[in-house]
Amino acid sequence: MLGHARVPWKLAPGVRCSRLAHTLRANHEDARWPGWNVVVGIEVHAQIKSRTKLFSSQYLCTPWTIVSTWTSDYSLPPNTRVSAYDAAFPGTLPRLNPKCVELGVRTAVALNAQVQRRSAFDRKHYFYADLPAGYQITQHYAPFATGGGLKLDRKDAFVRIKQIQLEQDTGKSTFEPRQHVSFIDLNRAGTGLMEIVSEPDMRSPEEAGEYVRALQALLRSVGSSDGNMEQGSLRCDVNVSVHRNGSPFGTRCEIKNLNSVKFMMVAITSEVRRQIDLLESGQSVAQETRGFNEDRAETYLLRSKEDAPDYRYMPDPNLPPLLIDEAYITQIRDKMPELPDATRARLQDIGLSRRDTDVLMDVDSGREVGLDGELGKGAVAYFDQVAQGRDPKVVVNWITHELLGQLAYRKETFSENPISAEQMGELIDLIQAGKMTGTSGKTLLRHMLDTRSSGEPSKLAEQLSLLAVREDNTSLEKWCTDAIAAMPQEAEAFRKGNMNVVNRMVGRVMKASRGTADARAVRDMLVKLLQ
Ligand SMILES: Nc1ncnc2c1ncn2[C@@H]1O[C@H](COP(=O)(O)OP(=O)(O)OP(=O)(O)O)[C@@H](O)[C@H]1O
Ligand SMILES: [Mg+2]
Ligand SMILES: [Mg+2]
Repeated sequence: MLGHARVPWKLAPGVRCSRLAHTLRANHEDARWPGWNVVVGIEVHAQIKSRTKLFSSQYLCTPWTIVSTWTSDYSLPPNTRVSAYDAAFPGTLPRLNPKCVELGVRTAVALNAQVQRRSAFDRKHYFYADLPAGYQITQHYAPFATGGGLKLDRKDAFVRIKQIQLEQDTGKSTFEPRQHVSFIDLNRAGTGLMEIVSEPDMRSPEEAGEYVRALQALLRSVGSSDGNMEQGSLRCDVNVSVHRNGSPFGTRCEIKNLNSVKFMMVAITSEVRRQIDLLESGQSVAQETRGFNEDRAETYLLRSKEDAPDYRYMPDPNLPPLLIDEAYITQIRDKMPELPDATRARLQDIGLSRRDTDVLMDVDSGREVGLDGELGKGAVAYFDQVAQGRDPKVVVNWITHELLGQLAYRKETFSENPISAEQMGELIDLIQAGKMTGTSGKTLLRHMLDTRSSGEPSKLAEQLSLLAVREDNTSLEKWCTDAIAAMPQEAEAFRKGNMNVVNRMVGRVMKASRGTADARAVRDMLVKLLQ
């Protein structure tokens, strides 16, 4: 017994808070399961994007530990980022990395959570080869932040946050069935994690998906985590229960190890059906921890509540309490970047459509977060820069339709975009001023993407003969004369008073000019020649 009796027990999960949520948003009828309500609560583990790990930052004493204090990238060779502390060498001691605390506080402030003046670290014991110390340091009893929440924009719901705690990540073990051996990689061991625990406030697989996406966008916007599920920097444990209309919440099952938002939603759907089938056939749902089989799209039993390990939580004797003062929180609050909600409101205020806002923000949320929470420039910052002194709707059109369209066609991401905001702005100006047609603008854009040229768009347009051909220009007159000669029937119809045929002739001239001719100038010239 390691200090079990002295530490306070948590509230039974879901008792007080879930009732509240239940009265607030009762009876969410869903055509997929009439008469039933679904309740979801999510524990998100987000890797903190700090240069160094949570507690191993000071071990610079022996040659092989100098590099090993750095946080590992998922792509590095195994066991190349391991300090003596991460490998639990006897005599090593933890020292809290202040950067991890800063990024944690940034996240808490962004979620409107209350940062606790005093929090503490506990040991959670279990025995597994990828956990060399035999325990993980976490904040089980006194998390550093509680409360707060996240608005789901597209689902019109609010998900409350129960608590946010700092903890260590574990190493990774992989089993090699042919050789019958397990490989241990300690690169990830000791990396800082934030566990963000939601209240059971989601009512469908879609709301759960929306919550994780909104959280990813928020983490990236404050620079605290990559939030990448596929690469494992964001992992979700999803708690699911079902109950009949008007009844209290059902027993939850927790599904572990989901590695994409899509699979998470499939896992919830299949778990809901499993629980409803059990209840409808007169059986009951047992509290279990379950896994998810992607190929079969079903959850399976990992362990029942009776088999739940006894973690023998105890306060970590090597770490003092974490004290965070008000001035520190204020300092972080003052330096907060714009959060997704505020960005969305601002973009819509300047007249962007909901769709364009979504496109910009979806691309933006995929931005890379630099080490130690440095913020990369995303699609919104690019838009802001190009839109300086220009019509925002015209600018967003060029960015979302033409630029992003071309990048997608080339299978490139926004971070690979070679066109600077200045270039994009000048290109738009050329078109707006009538110096280049829209068609030529698109050609120029493609050319710039092909050649990755850093030249000025006006110069490039001139070199490529893409500047608009207007009146008094001999080639314009020649194209028009040619078109009239090639389309005698239309010319005749025009002379008989059918003005509409001229559009067809304009089309022909535009084609002949490869889009460089100015459509209005062509029309005027045709009319002049035909009369
Ligand atoms: N009836 C319920 N249905 C669905 N989800 C629930 C229900 N009751 C609680 N939850 C959710 O289950 C999660 C419980 O997470 P928490 O970290 O508090 O405890 P735990 O899962 O018991 O512990 P551990 O961190 O060891 O997994 C929360 O996200 C909460 O919202
Ligand atoms: Mg938990
Ligand atoms: Mg859990």
